[in-house]
This record gives sequence, C-alpha cells and structure tokens, in this order.
Amino acid sequence: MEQQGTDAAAARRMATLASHLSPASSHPQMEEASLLRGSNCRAKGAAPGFKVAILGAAGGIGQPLALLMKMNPLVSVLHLYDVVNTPGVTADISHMNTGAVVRGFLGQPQLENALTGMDLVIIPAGVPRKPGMTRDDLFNINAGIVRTLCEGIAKCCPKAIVNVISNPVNSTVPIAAEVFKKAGTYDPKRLLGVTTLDVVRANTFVGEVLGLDPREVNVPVIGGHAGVTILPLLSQVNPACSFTPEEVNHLTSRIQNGGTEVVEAKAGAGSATLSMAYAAAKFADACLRGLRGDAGIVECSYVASQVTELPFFASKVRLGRSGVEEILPLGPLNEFERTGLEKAKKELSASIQKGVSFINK
Ligand SMILES: NC(=O)c1ccc[n+]([C@@H]2O[C@H](COP(=O)([O-])OP(=O)(O)OC[C@H]3O[C@@H](n4cnc5c(N)ncnc54)[C@H](O)[C@@H]3O)[C@@H](O)[C@H]2O)c1
Ligand SMILES: O=C(O)C[C@H](O)C(=O)O
Repeated sequence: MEQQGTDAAAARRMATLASHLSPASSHPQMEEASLLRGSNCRAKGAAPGFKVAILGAAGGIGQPLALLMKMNPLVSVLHLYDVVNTPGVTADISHMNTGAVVRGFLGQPQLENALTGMDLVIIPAGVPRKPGMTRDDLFNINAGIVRTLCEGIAKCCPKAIVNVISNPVNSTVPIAAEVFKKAGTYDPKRLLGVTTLDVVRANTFVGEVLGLDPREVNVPVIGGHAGVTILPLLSQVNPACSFTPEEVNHLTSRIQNGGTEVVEAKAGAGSATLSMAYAAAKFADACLRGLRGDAGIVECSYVASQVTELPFFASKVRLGRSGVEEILPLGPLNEFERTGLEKAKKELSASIQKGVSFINK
C-alpha cells in the first residue's frame, strides 16, 4: 500500500510536470529539477541518434533492458513506458552519465506521448510464465496488451521498427501484424519478433559442449519461439564442427527448453529477464545499426516470411535502413533438422492462426 501510494503520488507529480513541459522537451528529469530549483539547467537537448521506446519498461526485462539501452551510444532519446513504476525507474536510469536522454511515461493516457517520434519500439510488456505453464498459456492476457500497444504504435509512430518480446511470440507477432493491417500502416519489414535469446542460449550451450568461447560460436536458430518450434541448426554452426547424435539430442533439447529451465529455477518468480534483456539489447542494437546504414548485419528473427509456406517464420534476416531487407535461405538441413522442421511448422501454423483470429474474430 505504501508503495502504491508513493507511485500514485509520483505519477501525479509527473503528470503535473508534464503539463508544464513542451512535448519536445528533452530532459524531464533535469527539467523536473530545474522547475523545482530555478532555471540553472544548461542542457541543450538530445544529441543526434535514434529515439527508442520500451513498453513494459518497469518489468523484469524492461528495467535491465532500459539500463542497457541507456548505455547504447546510438540511442539519443529513451522513452520508458509502463502501467506502473516508471517514475522511479526513469529517475534511477536518468542519473547514468551516458548520452541518451530518458523520459518516463506512466499509464495508458501517456502512451501516445511515449510513442510519438520513436524510431524503434521494444515491447516486453505482459505477464511471464510460472512453472507448469506453456508460453501459449499467456495468450489470454498478453494478446490484449500487445494489441493495445500496437494500436498506439500505428497511430503515433507508424514508421517505427517494432521488436516484439511479449509471449507467446509465435502469436503476438501475427497479432501485431493484423493490428497494423487494420490501421493501414503494416510494413512487414518493420515488425520483428525477438528470438535472439534462443541464439544466445544455443551459442552458450554449444560453446560449453565444444569447449569454445561462446562469443566465437554462431548457431542459427529457426522456426519460432516455443518448444519444438525452436529449431537450432547444429549442422550449420560457425565455426564448422561436428556433433555425436547424443550431443545433438542433448543440445537440441536444452536449447528448446532453455526458457523452461529458467522458469523452473525461478520457481514462480517469473522467467528469463537478465539474459533476455541482454538478448533484446543485442537485437535492438543490430536494428539500430541497420537503420544507420551499416552493411552486413544478419540476425535470426521471427518475421513475415516466404522461406516456408507459413506466413511467419524465424530465420536469418539481413537488417538495413528499412528494417528486414532480406530473408536469407535456410540452407541445407540434415534429416534430423528436416524432421524437426515439420514438427515446428505444425505447431507454428496453429499459433499464427490463433493470433490472426484474435484480431479478426
Ligand atoms: N521473446 C523472448 O525470448 C522472451 C524472453 C523472456 C520473456 N519473454 C516474455 O516477455 C514478457 C515480459 O516478461 P517479464 O519477465 O519482463 O515480465 P514482468 O511481469 O516482470 O514485466 C512485465 C511488465 O509489463 C508491464 N505491463 C503489463 N501490462 C502492460 C501494458 N498494458 N502496457 C505496458 N506495460 C504493461 C507490467 O507492469 C510489468 O512491468 C512476458 O510475456 C515473457 O513471457 C519473452
Ligand atoms: O520461457 C519463457 O516463458 C520466457 C522466454 O520465452 C524464454 O525463452 O526464456
């Protein structure tokens, strides 16, 4: 209760201050100070760079992700939106002496201000799993959250690149696409489901088995982001290597169940947050470098795709100024991977349909 009272008071204070600030104001934390202490602030506003919003910024992923994005030199403005606790998170992060200017936004009435002008929107809003749950068990709550946030994006920053983290990603990305289609703003190149954690885990686990530095390992992970839809291509690991059948079974199972391993270890206190924030920050950085025009940026992501007969599929994509500029072919699969692909497609197809029907019911 004490905490809620404090948050409510902080929200009121922020709302009052916001009503005094011009929409283009650049340093709310500093301007809050200058409003209180007089006009002794010489801040000139944000340096050149990209404007990034995190929706769900006060959560288990959102907070460390906010910290990592505040450290990213490509980010000039960082908007932190959530339905709770953003005043505190924003005040805290804003004290870091890095370049990005941080602004906090609390609750639905501030969603539009949070989104206006953004180049990249990252969505980790929604509930996480508890032991015994599948990611699909989150659908009933998270589908509506993602719909509302994407309606805001369609209205306020229709050209932004959107990174969807909220589970079940296999369905929330199709939900986002349908919302954007309805709004007339859909650009499949700009909507990306974040599956980087699967690659991060695969690189780590393969590095362990092979005795390699995980930073030197690159495992393509295709399909989607749940159970059997997570399909590591161990035949395409870079650097080239070979595995015994036992190693293939062990690694495939561990990569597919990496999320559950964390959910069980956290024993009811949520799912992966820290490794996920790392993965999301890595992926967001790749998207920003693409927007900047850097060449040769390739990441795995769950996107609208023609690489299989399914409308969405995770595979290697090349990122550029307009988002997904090329979807790379899957490459040669061995028999184990071909069998895995068929299983993955069956489950993915149902998850995609579920997401599409949620918007078009
Ligand atoms: N894609 C992936 O690889 C991956 C990895 C880990 C977790 N996840 C998913 O990310 C989501 C978030 O996980 P978490 O551990 O951060 O959960 P969390 O509960 O710690 O944080 C979620 C945050 O979302 C906020 N939120 C809820 N409704 C909102 C709304 N309408 N608008 C804005 N914010 C809202 C909550 O207030 C909370 O702060 C979950 O769905 C989880 O399954 C995905
Ligand atoms: O497993 C989860 O529920 C969270 C996330 O999708 C993960 O892979 O860690």
